[in-house]
Amino acid sequence: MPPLTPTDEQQAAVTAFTSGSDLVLQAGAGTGKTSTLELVAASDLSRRGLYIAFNRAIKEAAAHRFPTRVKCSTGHGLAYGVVGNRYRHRFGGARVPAWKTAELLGLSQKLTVNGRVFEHTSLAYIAKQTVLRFCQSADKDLDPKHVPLQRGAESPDIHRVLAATVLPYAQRAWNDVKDPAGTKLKVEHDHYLKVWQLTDPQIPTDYILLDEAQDTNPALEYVLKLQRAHAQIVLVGDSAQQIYTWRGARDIMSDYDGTHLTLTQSFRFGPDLASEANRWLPLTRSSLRLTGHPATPTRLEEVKNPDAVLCRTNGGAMAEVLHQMEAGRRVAMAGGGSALRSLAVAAQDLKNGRGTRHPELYLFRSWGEVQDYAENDPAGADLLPWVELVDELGTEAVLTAVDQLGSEDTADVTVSTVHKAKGREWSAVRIGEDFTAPEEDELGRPGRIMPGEARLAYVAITRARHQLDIGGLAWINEHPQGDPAADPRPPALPTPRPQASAWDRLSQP
Ligand SMILES: Nc1ncnc2c1ncn2[C@@H]1O[C@H](COP(=O)(O)OP(=O)(O)OP(=O)(O)O)[C@@H](O)[C@H]1O
Repeated sequence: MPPLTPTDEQQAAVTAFTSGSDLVLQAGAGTGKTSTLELVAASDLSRRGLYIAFNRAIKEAAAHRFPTRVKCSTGHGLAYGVVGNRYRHRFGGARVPAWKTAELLGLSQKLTVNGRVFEHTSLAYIAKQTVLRFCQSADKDLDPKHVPLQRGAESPDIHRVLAATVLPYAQRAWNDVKDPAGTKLKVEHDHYLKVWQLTDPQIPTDYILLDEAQDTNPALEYVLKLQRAHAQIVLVGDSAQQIYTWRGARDIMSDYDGTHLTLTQSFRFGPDLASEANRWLPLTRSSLRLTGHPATPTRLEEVKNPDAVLCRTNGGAMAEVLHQMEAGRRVAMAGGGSALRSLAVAAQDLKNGRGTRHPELYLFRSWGEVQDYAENDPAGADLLPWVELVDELGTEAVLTAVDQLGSEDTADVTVSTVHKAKGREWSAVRIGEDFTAPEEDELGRPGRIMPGEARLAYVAITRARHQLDIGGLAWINEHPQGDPAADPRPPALPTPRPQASAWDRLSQP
């Protein structure tokens, strides 16, 4: 391929890099982020570079594009090379059932607080989750704040007792997994990343290009900051695409001390879609505005046969799968359907009065309790599409549909949650019906659009190249914030959501 002629913005990034200052590059959707980093790296082949990718697939694709002077890795890959390989024999293997983990940690009693019953197996699961949250943080020691809130037990009184009970077992679990000679638990990638971070590592490189810096794990952020003393840092990402706060990720771009530049010329889509994206960008609190590419006109219109339908929640995605199957289309689900299958089985067990061990639903004794939680508790609102679907169609229909899902290569349409669609693009996209408008306020006025929801909407609509059907987001046309100049009200307080819930984890790529 002939070399690209850099845009003025791309050239400005190269110039800032060669000046030696740390650089923060806000790259809007489709603006040729990797091409720009290639230009940056090619501008000085005398120095050793390190590109840190968000996941392995991106790392592998990047390795073919960067000059050989640039090493490509994920954060976990860096940690693996230094300390992770000592734990090689402790990865994989058979799944350890919850009762076994409880036994290994010495947990034999259940905990009852204000009528909520935590079986010893659930406490073991929470202890393991606590260790993971600690590993993702920059903290040196385990602390009650690492104990995740549990669905149905969000009240501070319950949580305080739960955290005090779980913490000693979490400490025991951490002592085991950080020891290469430990014998109790399986070691996961975040465990050795933490072990590495706690050694205050020095990375031998002249500069670091950190990708997707708007969603950086605080443990990696800590390591990155240590390198500032000897390496030039380039942060690349898009603050408006930060969608992993629930997992503890941080946008480290906005307040980073360096030269701040933007890439605003999108090569993915045309001016009409850029205008639609620019309606959402202020709602994400980003000052970036996109310019569409005239050579790729994108039509905003009804799309009967989209290549992808992007949904807000797993429940909404499942409803869309059923809808597409009814229309006779072969359907794939990004990431597969196993998460939905286990939720459907859990719903079935609750309906049949058997209780469930599902990490999201184990505290509920009946399906009625789940319905009540989804309808009446703000923390449970994201479960509502799922609950309504199960009530309308029954779990059998859901399980049958999951069994009929095919692979993306052969399907007519891919259904995806927005989290799994991150970084991807399709020719024709429709937005799922579960991107509902915010609830009206106490005076009956349309509710405020929270920045986190606006970021999800922005990520979803900017996946399209040629056609976009805004479907479930059409309410923005009537909403006062759809026209930012006409909305004088101050921001509302965010609705509380459980931290890092397993439900959200089901949505990750
Ligand atoms: N200066 C340019 N002129 C013409 N096309 C460009 C230019 N820069 C990038 N592109 C094109 O834009 C497209 C996307 O670029 P690239 O692969 O670098 O993006 P990316 O890293 O996948 O991320 P994103 O598209 O989200 O920014 C590619 O087809 C690339 O050739």
